[in-house]
Amino acid sequence: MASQLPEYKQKFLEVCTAGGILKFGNFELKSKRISPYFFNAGLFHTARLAGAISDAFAHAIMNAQKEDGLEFDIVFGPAYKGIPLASSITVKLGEIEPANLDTISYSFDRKEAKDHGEGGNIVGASLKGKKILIVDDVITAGTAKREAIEKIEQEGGKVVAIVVALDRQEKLPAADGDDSKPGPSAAGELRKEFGIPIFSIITLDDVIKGMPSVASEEDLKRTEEYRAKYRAAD
Ligand SMILES: O=P(O)(O)OC[C@H]1O[C@H](OP(=O)(O)OP(=O)(O)O)[C@H](O)[C@@H]1O
Ligand SMILES: O=C(O)c1cc(=O)[nH]c(=O)[nH]1
Repeated sequence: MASQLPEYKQKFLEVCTAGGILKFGNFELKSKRISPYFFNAGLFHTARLAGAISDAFAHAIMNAQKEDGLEFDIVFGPAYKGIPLASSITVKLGEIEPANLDTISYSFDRKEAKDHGEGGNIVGASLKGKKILIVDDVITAGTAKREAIEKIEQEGGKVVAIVVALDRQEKLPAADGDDSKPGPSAAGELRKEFGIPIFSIITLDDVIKGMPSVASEEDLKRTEEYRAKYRAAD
């Protein structure tokens, strides 16, 4: 069946499934939801895959510069999976567009502050007074992104946008635990609260559109059921 996705998204999906990065089964998420699919960015570790993901991010970022006027000084990757992303994306941006982008820097946090040597919990460029672009693998409930924004603001940086590989488009977990009611997405709430855009290479809708050529009918059905249960209203 011909894919309903633009070619670059279909290619990205194929790279992710072939590399075992996008998997189907039963996975517990940070939010405790049990998901029939999982995106493990830790598996982008070969030269070829690391090159493919940093290239996809770099193009999404340059697109946001052209179409949405995105401007930033530092690419920030939250620990842990954001760290190799931030460094490889920074290198890739400098290679693709040296005239504009070889002066940008990267930076990342430690999950626990270091109490000797240089100390602190930020590694890489100083965030003070800088425009920060957060890059990360996935957005689900936005918890990790909120923690990153808080750390960056404490260091005097200003977050201007977030780019993720996959937006799972899920509604936020309900405060009363009743997930049957409609609810807003993590990305939508971060946009509203912090006034920043959230860009993604692919979304859950894209995954489902591309699944017929990369997954079984049973996995597609379970993923559609998960979307029907948890998809955000916005
Ligand atoms: O809460 P959200 O912002 O929606 O994102 C879900 C995040 O949870 C995971 O990171 P985790 O904190 O488990 O750390 P890791 O990068 O060390 O795997 C995952 O890598 C996403 O970044
Ligand atoms: O929400 C999460 O915890 C999560 C989802 C996903 O697809 N991949 C991941 O690394 N974490």
